[in-house]
Amino acid sequence: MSTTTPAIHRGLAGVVVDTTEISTVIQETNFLTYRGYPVQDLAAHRSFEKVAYLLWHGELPDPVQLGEFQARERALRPLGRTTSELLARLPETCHPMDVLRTAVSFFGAEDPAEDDGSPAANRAKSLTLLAKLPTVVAADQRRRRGLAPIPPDPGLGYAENFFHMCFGAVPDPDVVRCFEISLVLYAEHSFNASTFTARVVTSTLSDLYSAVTAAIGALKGPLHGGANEAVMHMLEEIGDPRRAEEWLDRALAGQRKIMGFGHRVYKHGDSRVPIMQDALDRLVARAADPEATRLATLHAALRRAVLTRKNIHPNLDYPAGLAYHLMGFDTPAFTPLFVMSRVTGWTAHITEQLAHNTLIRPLASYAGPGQRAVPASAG
Ligand SMILES: CC(=O)SCCNC(=O)CCNC(=O)[C@H](O)C(C)(C)COP(=O)(O)OP(=O)(O)OC[C@H]1O[C@@H](n2cnc3c(N)ncnc32)[C@H](O)[C@@H]1OP(=O)(O)O
Ligand SMILES: O=C([O-])CC(=O)C(=O)O
Repeated sequence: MSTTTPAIHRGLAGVVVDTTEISTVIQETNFLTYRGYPVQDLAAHRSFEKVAYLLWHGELPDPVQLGEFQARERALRPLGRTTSELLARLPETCHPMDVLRTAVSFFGAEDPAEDDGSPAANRAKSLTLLAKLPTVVAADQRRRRGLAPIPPDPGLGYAENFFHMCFGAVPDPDVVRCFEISLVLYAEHSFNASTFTARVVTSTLSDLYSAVTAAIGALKGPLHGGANEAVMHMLEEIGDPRRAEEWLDRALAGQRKIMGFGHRVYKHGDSRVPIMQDALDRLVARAADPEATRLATLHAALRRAVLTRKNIHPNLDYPAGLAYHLMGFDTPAFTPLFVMSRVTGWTAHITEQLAHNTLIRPLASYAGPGQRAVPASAG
């Protein structure tokens, strides 16, 4: 037996496990780039559909490529009868992330394609998920409100169509733009926990639907994507902006994690927060009502207090959570909105993993009892 103790990297913190060409955080400048382009510029000047194309193909689409991409995405939006029936049978008490996870698993079971798992075949599946997931999320949100689903409108862009399916109306372009910015910012973030989950599943040569189903499970947790929902619950719990500091002191004394704050990679602030915070500020100004102002004041008070007390900065989920509330989405649907966007990054990574595959299988340092004899017993 070896006497040297191996270095343990709990949570794989700081461990570089592979290369990627999809995105990176440039620590020195605090820039996040997708295929080399700063996400701030993409969010300001490009649609979510163009960013999805970029993540999958490595380059932004020209007008012809974009036209073809949009036509295919729009045609794939409707759900089949069997999917709708299955989703209608799920308990209304189950979390919307469970609905989404079940839907993706079912798409996999329904897909007859005995294909070769080639990049082209996987890209077709990825586009199917991109197109159909919003239809699932919108129908589920309406079901919980006791409302019938609204079919997708192929005449509308991705973000507008989603509002149409949720609310039967498209809000003014400023609101649609803020939503689109959140989708661009959420689309990709290198080897985060859910993307790494998708890569682990893919590394066994399992299929794309299995990898995405597992990634949804990983994203659901409140230390990852589930935090955008948890932010809203936390703001509701605090209630009054004047209580923010006192609430924080009690929460920290109780060893609670403050949702929407902190990050494994960013220690001096999430590169995506300024642009999402700006979008949130515009939503608050546009709403111009006392409730939006109260929430924005509380949001800012807690951000200041966490920075002062703990020197911890907000992550993207902090402004995105409140922004989604002000857009009219139900709180449990916030993490599914993240899925609608991140499915682009997950599937780009699945393709990349398959292109240079090696089974992901780390080691553990055993800390249990030494070898011993099984006791003789009657059982
Ligand atoms: C899109 C996304 O998925 S972004 C992440 C969303 N998740 C959240 O917002 C949940 C709240 N945040 C957290 O739990 C953490 O910051 C994580 C999980 C995101 C990152 O965790 P790690 O990289 O493991 O950092 P770690 O938990 O070790 O934090 C370092 C220190 O800061 C503290 N800390 C970090 N984040 C928080 C927080 N949100 N609230 C209170 N303390 C925090 C830790 O308690 C720890 O303190 P200690 O050294 O005194 O023990
Ligand atoms: O990178 C991470 O660990 C979490 C995150 O911000 C993301 O997935 O967008």
